[in-house]
This record gives sequence, C-alpha cells and structure tokens, in this order.
Amino acid sequence: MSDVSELSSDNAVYKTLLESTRAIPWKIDWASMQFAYIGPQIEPLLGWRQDSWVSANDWAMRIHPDDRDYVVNFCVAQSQAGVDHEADYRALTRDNGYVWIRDVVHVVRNSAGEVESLIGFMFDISERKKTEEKLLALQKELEALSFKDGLTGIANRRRFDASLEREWDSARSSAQPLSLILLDVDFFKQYNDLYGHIQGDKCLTDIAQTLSLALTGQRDLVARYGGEEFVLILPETDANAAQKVAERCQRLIEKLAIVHAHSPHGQLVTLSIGLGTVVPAAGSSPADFVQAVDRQLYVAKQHGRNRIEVVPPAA
Ligand SMILES: Nc1nc2c(ncn2[C@@H]2O[C@H](COP(=O)(O)OP(=O)(O)OP(=O)(O)O)[C@@H](O)[C@H]2O)c(=O)[nH]1
Repeated sequence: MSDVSELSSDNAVYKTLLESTRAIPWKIDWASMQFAYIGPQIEPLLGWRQDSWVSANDWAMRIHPDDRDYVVNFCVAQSQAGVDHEADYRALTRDNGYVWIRDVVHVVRNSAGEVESLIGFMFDISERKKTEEKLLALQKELEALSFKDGLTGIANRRRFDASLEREWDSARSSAQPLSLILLDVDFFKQYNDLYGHIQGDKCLTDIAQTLSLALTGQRDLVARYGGEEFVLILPETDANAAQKVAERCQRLIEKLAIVHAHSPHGQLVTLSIGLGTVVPAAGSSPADFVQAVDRQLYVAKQHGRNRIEVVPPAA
C-alpha cells in the first residue's frame, strides 16, 4: 500500500470514529469565521441540517438569547487569547426547543503562534442539567422543610435560632432595639387530657396561624419554640411597640375563643407571655436575653397565667 492511500484510509477511519461518537465534532476557520466541518450527529440532536452550519454567526444565533452574549463574548475572548475553553449553553432546536450543550474548544495555532482555527466537541448535557435542576429543587425543599415546624407550618426552633443570631448582630451594629416575646399555652396538659392529643394538635396549629396575624414588621418572625410554646422576634421594635404586639396576640387568641372547660379564664384557651427589649451591648449574648424573657414567662405563670410580664429595663 502506498503512503498516500494509507493516509486516506487512516482519514476514513478517523472520520468514521468522529462521526460515530455521541460528541459532535466541529471546526471553524478563524480568518473567515466559517465552519470547515461539523459532524452529521448535529442534525438528529438539534434538527438543523449539517449544511446549515455555515458561519460562526449561525452558531451564535442558535444560542438561547439569555446565554448568547455571555457565551459568544467569552468564547471570542478566550479564542483571541489562544486559550482552550468550554462553555455551557442552551442551543435552539429546529422545532423551537432547547438542548443544553457543553462546547469544549481547542484553539489551533500556526507555527507563528497565530490562531488558525478552532476545533471542538459539542456534548449533549441536558440529562445532567435536568438532574442538577432536580437536585437543586430538592435541596431547596429540604432547606425549607428543615426550617419549618412539621405540625404548625410556621418556623421551627432551628429557624428561630438562626434568625435571632442574625437579628442580634444587626441590632448590635445599628444600635436598634430588638424585642422578643415568648408565649406559652396555659393549662395545655389539661387541654390534651380533656380533648385528646389530636384536638391538642389542632389547637396548637390554630394558635400558630393566629399569632402569625399579629406580626406587622417585614422582618418579624413567629416560630414554634417547642411543645406548646411560641416565640416572636421583633427587630427594630422598642418596648412600647412590643407591648402592643403582645396585647394584640392576647386579643387575637381571645377572639379565636378555643373552648377549654377547665380553664379559669373564661373557659377559653389563653396564653402567658414574657416580653423583653434590648439594644445588644458588646459582651452580651442572645442566650442570656432569651433566658431573661423566659424568666418573665415563668413569672406570668406564677402570677396566675393569661398575662404579660416584661423584663425590667436594665438599671
Ligand atoms: N397535642 C400536643 N400536645 C403537646 C405537644 N407538645 C407538647 N404538648 C403537651 O403540652 C403539655 C405541656 O404541659 P405542661 O408543661 O405541664 O404545661 P401546661 O399544662 O400548659 O401548664 P402551664 O404551662 O403551667 O399552664 C404536655 O401535656 C405535652 O404533652 C404537641 O405537639 N401536641
């Protein structure tokens, strides 16, 4: 076999190899910006005929408008700099759909170091993108779930802890007052004993939803602190405003009028409330603040329940 026929038979082998892979090979001549080649696999993937890929502009116009500028600018800049690169984008299909493509590009230079052509492979990465999107959605769902109380649907203790930490730092740096309200359902053990656990769950859910209505500030948070105890974080709220929120909570629960035959307070479900306001100082901790408010909740219980007790202002 002569050298020439050996070479052409090699070329035929390479061509067959290139055109039988799932990756789609292509070549663009740098000077003319024309396609010198694109694999026939492009047609089954995107629907555009192989001979419709004439210039680099055909490629650019078949990129999703939201991806186009970034991808074209990036690829041109990298190619000009002579750097191999890759880009992900949505390629337009002939029937107006989109397929996620990863384009891996090698910059070919001549002996003088000038860019001569670009060769590359397009990979169909739609399956991977779909999996990534699903994973992302699942992760968001999990995040939401892990910050949500399973029974009542309001924020849970974890979310409360994270929010308090954040609001504490914010109040400290802005020297703004931060208020906290702890609310505990009165005689709830008796309520459960009298009406059953399922009715008890419903009572807690109704209270949670009702307390949500008492909030007015954008950053206000209501959370289930645990068991039959709830908590409100009120950023940028002074003691007077917080007192009004606590009274609103009492009024709303009174209006809800959940019957509790063994309660001495009008035979209705009531709340005991501890309230505190602080402008966090250096060295003070949110845990100490919560404890001070919790102590007032205890005082409210001791003084007969269905009442609000306030942390005295620091001397
Ligand atoms: N149904 C229901 N009950 C709960 C839940 N979490 C806590 N509890 C009940 O809440 C009751 C709390 O009882 P205690 O801590 O004695 O308080 P209490 O009966 O409200 O008495 P005071 O707080 O002193 O007025 C217990 O019986 C718990 O079983 C819940 O998710 N669902």
